Amino acid sequence: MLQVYLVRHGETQWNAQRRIQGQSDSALTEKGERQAEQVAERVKTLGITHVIASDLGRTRRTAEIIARACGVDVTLDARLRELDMGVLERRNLDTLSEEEEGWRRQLVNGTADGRIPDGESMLEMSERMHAALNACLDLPAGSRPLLVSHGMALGCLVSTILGLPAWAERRLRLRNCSISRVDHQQSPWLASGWVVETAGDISHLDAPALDELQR
Ligand SMILES: O=C(O)[C@H](O)COP(=O)(O)O
Repeated sequence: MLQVYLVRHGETQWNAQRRIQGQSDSALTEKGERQAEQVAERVKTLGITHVIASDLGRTRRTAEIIARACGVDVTLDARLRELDMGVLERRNLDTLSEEEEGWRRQLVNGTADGRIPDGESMLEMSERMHAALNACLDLPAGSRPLLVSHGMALGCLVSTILGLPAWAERRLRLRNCSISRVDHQQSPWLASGWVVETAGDISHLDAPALDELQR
């Protein structure tokens, strides 16, 4: 049975400032670096064979810290990027107009084709996230990959594995440096294919962490 670990990157400067990142980027804070070290300490004895990360800076840095502890290299995969937030990227959450906040809310309020102007839909992101996850099935037998990605992207992936639509309302918090695990299995008692073993585990962190909505 293939087990895949899913890690959201460490806290960044813009997470802490409540600024929308999307496919823009900001560096990890000192806290974010420490969170990544705590993930590394937690997973270094799990037999991780591959660390595969979104190619944005915050995920690359998190992946480098984890990969070093696991004794493997980092592989980049742009399909693991955060949702493209279009015209709202770089904006502070507290400065959004009612209309702009409406664009953001329609991503996760049951609107199938919701998107921020010039941005990506949740369905489009879901398709590329599932493609990146399914690519793990082509790794050599016995592989145990760890993917480093983002809050909206991983929340959408886990939710859709559970059968919710990509644009479903949020019912899962994925805090900075949380660890989730999904398994690909064929069991008579579970749906065939991907199942969720763990979601949003932060028991390895020594301090409260922000969720993907910077709450
Ligand atoms: O700010 C964003 O784009 C998201 O809400 C969180 O993205 P992140 O997981 O890349 O910080």
